[in-house]
Amino acid sequence: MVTDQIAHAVSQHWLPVVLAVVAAWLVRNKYYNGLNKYPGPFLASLTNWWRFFDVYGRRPERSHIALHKKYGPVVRLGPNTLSFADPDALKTIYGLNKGFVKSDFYVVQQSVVKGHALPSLFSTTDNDFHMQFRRCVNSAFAMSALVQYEPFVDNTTRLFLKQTERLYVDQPGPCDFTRWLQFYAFDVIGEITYSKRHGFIEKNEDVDGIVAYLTKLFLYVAPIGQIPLLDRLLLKNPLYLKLSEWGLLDATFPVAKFARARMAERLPELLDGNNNNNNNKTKNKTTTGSPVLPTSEKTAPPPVVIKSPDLLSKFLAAREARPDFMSDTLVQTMAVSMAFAGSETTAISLSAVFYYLLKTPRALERLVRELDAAARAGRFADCETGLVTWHESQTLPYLDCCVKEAFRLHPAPGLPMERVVPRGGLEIAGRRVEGGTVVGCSAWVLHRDEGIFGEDVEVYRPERWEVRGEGDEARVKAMNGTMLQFGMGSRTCIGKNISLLEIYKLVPTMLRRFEISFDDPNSEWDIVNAWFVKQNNFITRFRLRDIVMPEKGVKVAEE
Ligand code: HEM
Repeated sequence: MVTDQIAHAVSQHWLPVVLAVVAAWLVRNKYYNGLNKYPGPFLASLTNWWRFFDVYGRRPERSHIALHKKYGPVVRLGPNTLSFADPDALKTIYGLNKGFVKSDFYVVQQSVVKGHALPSLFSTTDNDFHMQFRRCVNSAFAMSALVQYEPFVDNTTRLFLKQTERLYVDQPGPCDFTRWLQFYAFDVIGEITYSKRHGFIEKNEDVDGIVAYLTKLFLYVAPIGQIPLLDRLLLKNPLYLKLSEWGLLDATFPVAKFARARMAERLPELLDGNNNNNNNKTKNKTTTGSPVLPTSEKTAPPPVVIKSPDLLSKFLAAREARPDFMSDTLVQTMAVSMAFAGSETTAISLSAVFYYLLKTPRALERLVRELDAAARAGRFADCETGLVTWHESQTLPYLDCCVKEAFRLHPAPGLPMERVVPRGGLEIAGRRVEGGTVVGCSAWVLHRDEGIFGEDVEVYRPERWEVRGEGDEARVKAMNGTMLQFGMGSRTCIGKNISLLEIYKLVPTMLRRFEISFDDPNSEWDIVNAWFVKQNNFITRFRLRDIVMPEKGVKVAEE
C-alpha cells in the first residue's frame, strides 16, 4: 500500500523528484571521502564530467599546470580525484610496497579478446599479477641486455638514414618529422621484438593503418578513462563483449595480428590451434628448423642456440621457465605492448629533442660542436654512415643535457598517472587522504616545479643539467628525482633502457649526417594530449652534411 502511494507520488511529481536525487548526488560528490577540503574547480568537485571535457579538449596538461599555479600543491580534479604537485608525494604514491594500485583509467586501455578484457603488464590493476608478470620478463629489459638489441637498432637506423636521404635530400622537400620518427620508432620496436620490421620506413606509409589505429585508440582512451564506466557502455558494452566471445566481432589491434604471425613462425603448434604450453617441447622450432628455446628436460637435445635474442625469444623463454603463469596469451600481450607502449612514446620524445634543438640554435650549435670535436678526436668508429654507438653516445655530456631537458619540457605522458589509495588511507605529502581516493601526479606539472628546476622552467636550457660547481650535484640529483617521464616505482617504464638506446643513438647520428632545419622557422607545432602528448605540424627539411673525419694521426675508436 505504502509503496503504491510512493510510486503514485513519484509519477505525479517526477521532475522535482529527479532534481532532488540529482542534487543529493551532487552534494554527496562534493563531500565525498572528505575531499571537500581540497581546492579546485567547483564543477570538478561535483562531477567527473568536468575532467572528461577538460581531457576531451586535448590540452589538459595546460589546465593542470594552471590549476596548480592557482590552488597550490593539491588540486581536486574530480569528486574522488586529487592531483599532487608536491615532489614529496611521489615516494608515497609510486613507492614500492605502498599498496597503491592503478586506477580504472588503465582498465579502459585493456583490449578485448574473445569477450574478455585482457590486462597487460601496462594496464593491469592487480599488483600480484603484475609482480609475477614483471618478474617473468624483467631480465629482457635490463641494461645488460641492451648490447644484444643494439644491432637491431643499427639495422633500422641505417635504413632510416638511407631513406631520409633518398626521400628528403635527393628530392628536397618538406618532411613531417614527427610522423617520420614514429615510423622509425615502430620499425625499431618491430625489429627488437620480432627481428622483423613492420615496414614503415621502407614503404614510407602507415602499414596496416597501425599508427592511425593507435591515434584513434588514445583519443578514445584519454577522455573515456576519466569516467571508466563509459567504457562499459561503449567499447566494452555487454553486447559487444558477447559478439566478440562468439567470434562475430574481431577488433584485434593490427599489431596483435603481426605478433601472432611471428609467434606462429616460431611455434608451429599455434597454427594447428594447439596452444598447450606443456605440449610444445618437441615442436619448439624456428622456421629454419633450429629450436628457439631451451627446454628443461634432462634428456632434451643439447642446449638451444637462440639465433637472435630478440624480445619475443625472451618472452618465449619465460613461457618455458614459468609455464604455470606465462601463457601464450601473455607472451602475445607482452609483444603487442611493446608497440603499444614503446613506439608513440619514443617518437614523441625524439621529436621533442629535435624540435627544441631547432628552436634553440645556440643549443643545437653547441651540440654539433660537441659531436664534431668527438669525431675529429677519432671517438666515433663509424666515419661512413655517421652511426653512433650506445657506448660512444655515453661520452657526450651535452647530448645528455639536451635529451634530459627535452624530457623535462615535453614528457610523453600527459595526464596524472592515477593510483588508488589503499584501504585505511594514508598520509601523502603531509595530508591525510582516505582509502579509495584516486590520486596522481602529472609529469607536465612536476617538471615545471620552479623550486626544483629554477625560475625559467618554460625555457629549453640544457645547461641546467650541467654539474659545474659546488651545489650543482645536489641540485641535479633533485631534478633527476623529480623526473616522471618514465613513471616511477614498481610500475615504472620497463622499456626505458630500450628507448634511451634509440634516442641517444639516433639524435647524434642524424646530426652528424644531416643539417636539419624547419620548413618554416616561424611555425609552431600543434600538440594533442591524448594520454600521450603527440606533436603535429613539425615540418623539417634535410641537407646532407660532410661527415667530420678524425684529424690526421688520430687513432679511430674501434667498434
Ligand atoms: C621515451 C619513451 C618512453 C616513455 C616516455 C615511456 C613512458 C612510460 C610511462 C610513463 C610508464 C608508466 C605509466 C604509468 O605508471 O601510468 C610506462 C610503462 C611501461 N612502458 Fe614505457 N615509455 C617509453 C618507452 C617504452 C618502450 C620502448 C617500451 C617497450 C619496449 C615500453 C614499455 C612499457 C611497459 C610494458 C610499461 C608498463 C610497465 C609496468 O607497469 O610494469 N615503454 N612507460
